[in-house]
Amino acid sequence: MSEKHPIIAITGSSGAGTSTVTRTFQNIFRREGVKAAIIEGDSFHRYDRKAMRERMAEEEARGNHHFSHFGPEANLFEELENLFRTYAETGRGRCRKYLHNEEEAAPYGQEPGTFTPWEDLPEDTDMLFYEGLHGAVVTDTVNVAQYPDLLIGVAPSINLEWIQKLIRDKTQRRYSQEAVVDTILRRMPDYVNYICPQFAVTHVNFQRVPVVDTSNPFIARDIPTADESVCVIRFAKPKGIDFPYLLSMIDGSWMSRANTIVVPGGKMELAMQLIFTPFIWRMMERRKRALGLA
Ligand SMILES: Nc1ncnc2c1ncn2[C@@H]1O[C@H](COP(=O)(O)OP(=O)(O)OP(=O)(O)O)[C@@H](O)[C@H]1O
Ligand SMILES: O=C(CO)[C@H](O)[C@H](O)COP(=O)(O)O
Repeated sequence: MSEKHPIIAITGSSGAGTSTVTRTFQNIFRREGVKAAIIEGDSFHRYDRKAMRERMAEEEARGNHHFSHFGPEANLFEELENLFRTYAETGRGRCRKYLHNEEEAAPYGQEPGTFTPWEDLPEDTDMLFYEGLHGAVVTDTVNVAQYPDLLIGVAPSINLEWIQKLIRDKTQRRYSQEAVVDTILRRMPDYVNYICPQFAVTHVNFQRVPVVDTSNPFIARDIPTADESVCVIRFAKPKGIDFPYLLSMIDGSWMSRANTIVVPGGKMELAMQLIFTPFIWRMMERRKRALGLA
């Protein structure tokens, strides 16, 4: 937590929609004149694609079929924790990018599946914005979750998440159906142990739920549309959340629990804007006061 150098973290599994949510935040930042350093969780993978395949093969040979990008061995959790701590204290830090495909790699003249060099974050940013797999991870040795001032979980119901991952990985990352299914299976123990627990320490969770049959996600040809889903939004601490305002502004929304509002799928982005814009105003006001600028 830092008044001078706040951190927002969006955490969710692969294919959950964290990059999509980031675009909503970029719109809020642009509109509110906030300069955010945006970082991607995949930058904190420990291995590039080639090295990861080698490590997986070594582990397979030892009988471990579950060495995965979701777990601590394949990621730099200490470095991520260190970035959050350093940014909270100084507003500085270092980051890099993981280049998933030709399109992402081309501007850097690098191969897909490689990292760009570590670089300093831009100077004079108002906040750090993380999107990725491990923004709220806590292990025996690392506590990333202690630093973000706002921690948001993106956790669609699992069938929907798998449909999104399958379709995205096949169309944009050129993986085969079998390769994606294999990845989902390999990651399952780390999913349970390192991804799911994060949603118990986030401040707000967004869970999109399809209202069409997704019982076999492995044969779905399309991602359920906005009209074919609802979004369950749950606040860990509902004190201070103006639910009557949200209910009046979001057509078709309702409360399903005292801390939970449900909105039509197509209203998820509007809900995020209505909920998070005031958070960002408050963060900016606190930052200005702490820096003696207000
Ligand atoms: N609210 C939504 N409605 C419809 N489709 C969505 C929604 N959110 C995400 N998707 C789709 O799901 C797929 C995965 O989304 P996205 O790339 O944002 O996931 P991610 O969590 O960033 O994944 P990764 O961490 O693996 O990069 C994309 O094809 C995206 O268009
Ligand atoms: O989406 C992911 C994690 O969020 C990817 O699976 C991960 O970044 C590894 O990518 P690749 O298998 O393409 O090297």
